[in-house]
Amino acid sequence: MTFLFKVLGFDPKQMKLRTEIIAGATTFLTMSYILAVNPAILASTGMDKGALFTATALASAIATFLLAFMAKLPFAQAPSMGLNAFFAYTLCQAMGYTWQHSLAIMLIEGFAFILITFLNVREMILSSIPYNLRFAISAGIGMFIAFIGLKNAGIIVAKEATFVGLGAFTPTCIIGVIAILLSGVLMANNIKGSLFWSIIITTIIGIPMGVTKFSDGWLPLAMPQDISPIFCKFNFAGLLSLKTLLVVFSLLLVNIFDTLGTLMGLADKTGIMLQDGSIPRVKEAMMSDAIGTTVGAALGSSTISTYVESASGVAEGGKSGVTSFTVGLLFVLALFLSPIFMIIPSAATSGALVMVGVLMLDSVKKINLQDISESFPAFITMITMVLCYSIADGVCLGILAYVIIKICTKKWKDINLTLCILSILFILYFINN
Ligand SMILES: Nc1nc2[nH]cnc2c(=O)[nH]1
Repeated sequence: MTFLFKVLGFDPKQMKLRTEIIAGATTFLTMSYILAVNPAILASTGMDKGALFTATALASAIATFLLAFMAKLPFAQAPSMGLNAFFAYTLCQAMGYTWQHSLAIMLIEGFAFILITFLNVREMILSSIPYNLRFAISAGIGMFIAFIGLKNAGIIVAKEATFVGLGAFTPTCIIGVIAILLSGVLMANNIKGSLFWSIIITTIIGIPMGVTKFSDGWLPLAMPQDISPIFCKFNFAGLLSLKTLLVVFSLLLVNIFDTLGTLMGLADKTGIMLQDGSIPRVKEAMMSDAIGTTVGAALGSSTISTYVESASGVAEGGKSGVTSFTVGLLFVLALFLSPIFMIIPSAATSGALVMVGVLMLDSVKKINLQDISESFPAFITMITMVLCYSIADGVCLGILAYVIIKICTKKWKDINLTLCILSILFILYFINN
């Protein structure tokens, strides 16, 4: 056990191995949709879909192992859902880069992220984020992740007149509602592994309802698919331009603030955030994210992020690197058991995502709601994170609102130089995008 403590931070006096493994399995199940969704999105650029499945599983496994061993935190990593869409629809379709150019851009961004983390710029940013905004980020992430769950189940859908509204009562929606109620009831009864069981049970209920689908000749085992069509296929030709520099800057900003925001929210939920708001081994966590992005680009994947879905494993009691190691192992296993993971409908994971939202709302009570100059930027952080469908946008707009209201109320001692520099960068970022 001292070995497990040394390599993965597992302390048998405070943790249980079974709890850590169930937590890892829960996180994996809530984020396993990425194995199907990432190849589908990136394949629209002309990349090979089978190779993309292997790249997604391998990049997620390697990045999550890095996080387990380097940071010993119970969080998992995989290709960011925001940035894979940016890769396919903005870089390749709208801006005309080839996917080989885009992979080269991801690699450059990964190296820049490593350099920034190495130079401790990230620590400066982290310590400059005001206390109340940290809790707002945590609560905002909770609502954001619950929104993803409701959307995945088709319970909340796009509406022309009102943007969003209640969806139709389809079998997928029914599975989503069952998953949410089951997760809530099991958790309220303190059942261990409630989120994990809710995913398994609703996946089974989905079979007779036609929501859990099996392809013709379905077999539980499959050999990993060949990665060579996309492996190390970079093209750097013609990338030396202002346009590419702005793209790398935007990617870096989104990646840093997504990761910082996610780490803060998850650390608060895990109960490891220190009195002064700092997070143990955050540098190692950021570094594993940065190395993960670089390795991921070499494998043929878009930018890697620390996944907000890790909160579901934390809710199951995951506290150490054993949780993340389990997730990494399951991603390796997924290379061979892809048919099993592919049948879990995303509606079955919506219960876990909504319950994580419920748990993360706890942070709201730590926000100072009496002082408008504190509650206003906190509110902007939370609401924009959900409505922009982006953790990074929520963090950036929250900081901007904070700096503006503090300047306009002449509360000079509440702002610092880093916040002012960040605000100028955010304005440039929003203008550029
Ligand atoms: N933090 C975070 N979690 C995610 N889960 C799915 N996509 C993302 C992402 O882009 N960022």
